[in-house]
Parts: sequence; C-alpha cells; structure tokens
Amino acid sequence: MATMGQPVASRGRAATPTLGKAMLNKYARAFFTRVLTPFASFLIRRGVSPDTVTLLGTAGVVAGALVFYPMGEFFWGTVVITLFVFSDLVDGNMARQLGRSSRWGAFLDSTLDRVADSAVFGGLALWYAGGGDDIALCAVSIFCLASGQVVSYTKARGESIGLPVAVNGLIERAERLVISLVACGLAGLHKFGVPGIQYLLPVALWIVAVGSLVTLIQRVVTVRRESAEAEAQAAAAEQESGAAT
Ligand SMILES: CCCCCCCC/C=C\CCCCCCCC(=O)OC[C@H](COP(=O)(O)O[C@@H]1[C@H](O)[C@H](OP(=O)(O)O)[C@@H](O)[C@H](O)[C@H]1O)OC(=O)CCCCCCC/C=C\CCCCCCCC
Ligand SMILES: Nc1ccn([C@@H]2O[C@H](COP(=O)(O)O)[C@@H](O)[C@H]2O)c(=O)n1
Ligand SMILES: [Mg+2]
Ligand SMILES: [Mg+2]
Repeated sequence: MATMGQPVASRGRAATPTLGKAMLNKYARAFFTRVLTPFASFLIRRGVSPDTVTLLGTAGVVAGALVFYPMGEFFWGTVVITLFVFSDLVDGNMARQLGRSSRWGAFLDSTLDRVADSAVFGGLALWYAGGGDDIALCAVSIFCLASGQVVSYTKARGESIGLPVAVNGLIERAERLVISLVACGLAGLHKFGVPGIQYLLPVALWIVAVGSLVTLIQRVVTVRRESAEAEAQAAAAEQESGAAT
C-alpha cells in the first residue's frame, strides 16, 4: 500500500532506499510520524478524513503567510503556519492507518504543497515589496518561490516519464520550509526587542535560494543520466529482440 499513488517507475525505488533522501526526510520523518500518530488516530476516531486535513492544513498555512507576513508580523505568522504545516505529515499518516492511501490523495497532497509554499514565499515577497522596502530581498523571495516549484516539478515530470529520479538533492521541501520558518519565527522576535535577530531572515532566504538552485541542477543532471540509461536499455532490448527473430 505504501507505493499506492506513486508512478510505476518510482515503485522500484526500494532498491536504493536512502540514496536520494535529503536529511530531514531521512532522519526527522520517522520521529514526527511517531509523535503525530496518536493525533492522526484521534482525528480518524472523530470521523475526519485525510482530505479534510490536507485542505484545512493548506488553508491555515496560506492564511498565516498571506495575512501576517506582508505586514511584517513574522513571529505570529510563523506560529500560525507551524500549527498548520504539520498537517502535511498527519494527512498521509491518517491515510496509511486507514489503508486508504490513494492516487487522488497523493495528487491533492502534492498539489496543495505547491499552494502552501507559494503563500510562504509570496508573503515574504509582498513584505519586501511593501513595508520591508528591499527590492533585492523581494527578488530573492520570488526566486525561492519559483525555484521551489521547479525543483518539485523536475521530480513529478521525471517520474511521469517513467524515470526513478533517485536523487532528491541537497534541499527538499522539508528543508526549504524548516530553514525559512525557523528564520522567520526568530526574526519576528525583533519586534519583541531582540536586537540583530532580524538579519537571520535574509541569510535564510539566500541559503534557500542557493540550495534550491543546487538541488535543481542535481535533479536535472539525474534525469538526464537516467533518461540516457533508459534509452540505452531500450535500444539494447530492441537489438536483442531483433537478433532473436
Ligand atoms: C522562539 C522561536 C520562535 C519560533 C517560532 C516558530 C518556529 C517554527 C519553526 C519551525 C517550523 C518548521 C516546520 C516545518 C515542518 C515541515 C513539515 C512538512 O510539511 O514536511 C513535509 C515534508 C514533505 O512531505 P511530502 O511527501 O508530502 O512532500 C513531497 C515533497 O515535498 C516533494 O518536494 P520536493 O523536494 O520535490 O520539492 C514534492 O515533490 C512532492 O510533491 C511532495 O508530495 O515531509 C517531510 O519531508 C518529512 C520530514 C519532516 C521534518 C519536519 C522537521 C521539523 C523540524 C523542526 C520543527 C521544530 C518545531 C519547533 C516549533 C516551535 C514552536 C514555537
Ligand atoms: N489526503 C491525502 C493525503 C495523503 N495521502 C497519501 O499519503 C501520501 C503522502 O504522505 P505524507 O506523509 O507525506 O503526507 C500520499 O502520497 C498519499 O499516498 C492520501 O491518500 N490522502
Ligand atoms: Mg501530506
Ligand atoms: Mg505534502
């Protein structure tokens, strides 16, 4: 059931289970799965569906990011986003407990991830375009938004054309979110009188921007290599079947 909803090509990934996993997916997911399982079970007992959690979680992240960040309220925005962002781990956990992991669920989850990410970096771009008054950081925020979407697209498209895309790269979505949200939450403490801490946010945005670019390159190189290998295998198989007839 664990592979339900994945493209056929990616079902073979068990052969290289950790090869492409970035740090958080590799080490933190198991921990958070244990911590969040009782909450997921509670929601199931209350008759809540995984799709409802996916939708409400995304709505909460979008509201937190687009209401608070454009006003420069980074602390409260991050608190609201953090409350809702873990729904992305709860929904899949619920689906697996129910034995109802589905292609629709995988599609909804990934699609709404893109919406949530757009809101987080869009909210930051709006702040820097307005009250934050920093066109360079506005551009970096937009770059983080766009590069994050393209990084995710490389995997989705690679898998849709039958490739495993076995290398996830330097920073996946979880890393992008943790780096950005920890920096936003801490930078928000500047409003409570903590001096100098606001500079964490620009540093984090640059890290996410450069990290996303590196990840994008890693994935493009991976898809190019895997696609060449697949074409070579297909040509060899064709030659073999031609020789046999
Ligand atoms: C005094 C300080 C005040 C600070 C205030 C608040 C601080 C808040 C700090 C941190 C909050 C960070 C939370 C971030 C949690 C992110 C969890 C999450 O959503 O992970 C999702 C991720 C991906 O799951 P999916 O399989 O659904 O996603 C796929 C993936 O995204 C692919 O992406 P791609 O790489 O390709 O771009 C897509 O291709 C695919 O479509 C998509 O489906 O899940 C994981 O990866 C699992 C690991 C989760 C690790 C979470 C780590 C959290 C770390 C620290 C939390 C600290 C919390 C502190 C709270 C303090 C509150 C005061
Ligand atoms: N509404 C949903 C959400 C998710 N799923 C399934 O969970 C997988 C994602 O797991 P996460 O731990 O990363 O949330 C997804 O691929 C689906 O198989 C679901 O069925 N319905
Ligand atoms: Mg999820
Ligand atoms: Mg998700």
